Amino acid sequence: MTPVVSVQDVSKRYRSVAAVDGVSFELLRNGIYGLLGRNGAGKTTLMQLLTGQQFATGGTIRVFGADPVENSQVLKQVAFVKESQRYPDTFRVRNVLLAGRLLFPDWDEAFARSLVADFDLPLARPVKKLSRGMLSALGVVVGLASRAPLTFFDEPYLGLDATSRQLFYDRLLADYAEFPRTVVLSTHLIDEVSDLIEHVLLIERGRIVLDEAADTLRGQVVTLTGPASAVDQLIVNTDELHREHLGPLTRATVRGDVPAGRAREAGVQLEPVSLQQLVVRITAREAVS
Ligand SMILES: Nc1ncnc2c1ncn2[C@@H]1O[C@H](COP(=O)(O)OP(=O)(O)OP(=O)(O)O)[C@@H](O)[C@H]1O
Repeated sequence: MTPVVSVQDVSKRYRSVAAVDGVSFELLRNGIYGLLGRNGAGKTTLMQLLTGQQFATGGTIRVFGADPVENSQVLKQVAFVKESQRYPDTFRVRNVLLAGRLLFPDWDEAFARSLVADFDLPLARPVKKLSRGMLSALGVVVGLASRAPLTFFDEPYLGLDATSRQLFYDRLLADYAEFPRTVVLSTHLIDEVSDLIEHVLLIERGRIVLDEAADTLRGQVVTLTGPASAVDQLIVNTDELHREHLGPLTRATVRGDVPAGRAREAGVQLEPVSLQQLVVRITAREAVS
C-alpha cells in the first residue's frame, strides 16, 4: 500500500539545535497515530515539515506522493490544527466555518454545525472574544469537519475542560469509524488518548525512538516485581527499560516476552504497563544514553 506520508532521513536544524534529526517513517492510509514526546522533542517541527510550513535541512518528504511545500494539490488534503492558530482580527466563529468550507474539499457543513452545538460555540461571536477553551474547541471543530484525508492535531486542547476533551475523543472516534482517514494526534495527555491511538510514534531529541502499533506495545511491555535473581532469569531475552530496588525485591520494566507461568512459579508478579508509563520509561532511558 502506498503510504500517505513517507519521510526519509529528514532533518531540520535551527542554528545549533537539531529539532528533527535524521528521521525516517511512514504514515499509512486510515490510521490514528499518536505523535508523542517530551517538551521540545520536535513534534511541532515535524508536523510543520509535513505540512509544508518549514523547509527541511535535509532528507526527503513525500505527502500523497509529492513534496508538500507550496503544493496546493497536496495541501488541500491536509488539515493542521494547532494550539496557537491565529485568525484574521475581524473573524467571527461563522467566518471560520466559512473559511473551512472554502478550504477543504471534503468539508461537512452539517457535521461542523453539530460540533459547534456540541461545544456550545456562539456563531456570531468574534474569535478574539472567545475564551481559551472555546478557541481550542473551534480548532477541533475545523479539524474534524474538514474530513481532510491527512489531519494533524497538535496539542489541540489548551484550556479545554475534561468534558470537552472527552467530547473531542468521542466525536473523533465515531467520525473516523464512518470516514476513515489518517489522523496524527500530538499530545501530552497520553493516558487520555491511549485507547484512541492505533500507532505510536515517539520522538525524543529529534529522533524517532519508537514506531510501533499500539496493540503490539500493549502486550509487550510489563513490570516484574520479585526476588532479583528470579527477575533476572525471566528477563534475559528482553529489552530492559527501567529497574529499581525495593528492599529485597527488584522491580524491572521490560519490553519482550516474559513467560507468565514461569513468573508465577518463581513468585514474580507481572503487571501491564500503560502507554504513558512506557513513554516515560523510554524517554528517560534515551535521556540518560
Ligand atoms: N523557529 C525556531 N527557531 C529556533 N529553534 C526552534 C524553532 N522552533 C523550534 N525550535 C527548537 O526546536 C526544538 C523542537 O521544538 P518543537 O516545537 O518542535 O518541540 P515539541 O516537541 O513540539 O515541544 P512541545 O511539546 O513543548 O510543544 C526545541 O528545542 C525548540 O526550541
